[in-house]
Amino acid sequence: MASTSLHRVDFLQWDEYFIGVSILTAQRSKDPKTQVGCVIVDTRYRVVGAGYNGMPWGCPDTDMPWGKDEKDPLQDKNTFVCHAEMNAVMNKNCVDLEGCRLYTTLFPCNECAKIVVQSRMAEVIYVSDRDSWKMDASKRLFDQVGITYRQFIPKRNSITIDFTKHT
Ligand SMILES: Nc1ccn([C@H]2C[C@H](O)[C@@H](COP(=O)(O)O)O2)c(=O)n1
Repeated sequence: MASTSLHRVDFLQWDEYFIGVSILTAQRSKDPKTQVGCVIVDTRYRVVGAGYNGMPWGCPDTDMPWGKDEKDPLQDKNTFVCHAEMNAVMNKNCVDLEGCRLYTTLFPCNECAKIVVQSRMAEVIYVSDRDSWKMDASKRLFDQVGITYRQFIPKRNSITIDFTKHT
């Protein structure tokens, strides 16, 4: 028998939605080169944390270095910047993150992987996997504790956010 249901069929799937929120969150970053966004989602599909890469609280973006400097760590952004994943964990609005999924635009580095492991999250879903040795270290940690990870494969190229049109 044919269905009489008239619901929309092109609604966002959960992965599209949470990766979409991660990409939107990345747009808050002041990093001129790489903007990373991350959301943490519990087993009931509730967002329990979100973050993007940025300087620590209270450190004015205008005073901090945003480039890299191999010779002078005090002029290198990586000495200071907080990664999106760390910020998402620090911003959590629940007691613990056990069993949660972490959605991120960039695969977690080894330092963030430690935080994911210690938080007892269950899965990592990522868009890009750029930084190879750090990724290998992260995968080693995830494999050892059974945290699964998979790349988000988009089924559509874009989602439009139009501030001028909404009903
Ligand atoms: N998983 C990651 C990896 C990197 N980040 C941040 C750290 C920096 O702000 C930026 C990477 O800069 P680049 O090496 O491309 O100049 O992304 C992060 O938040 N999460």
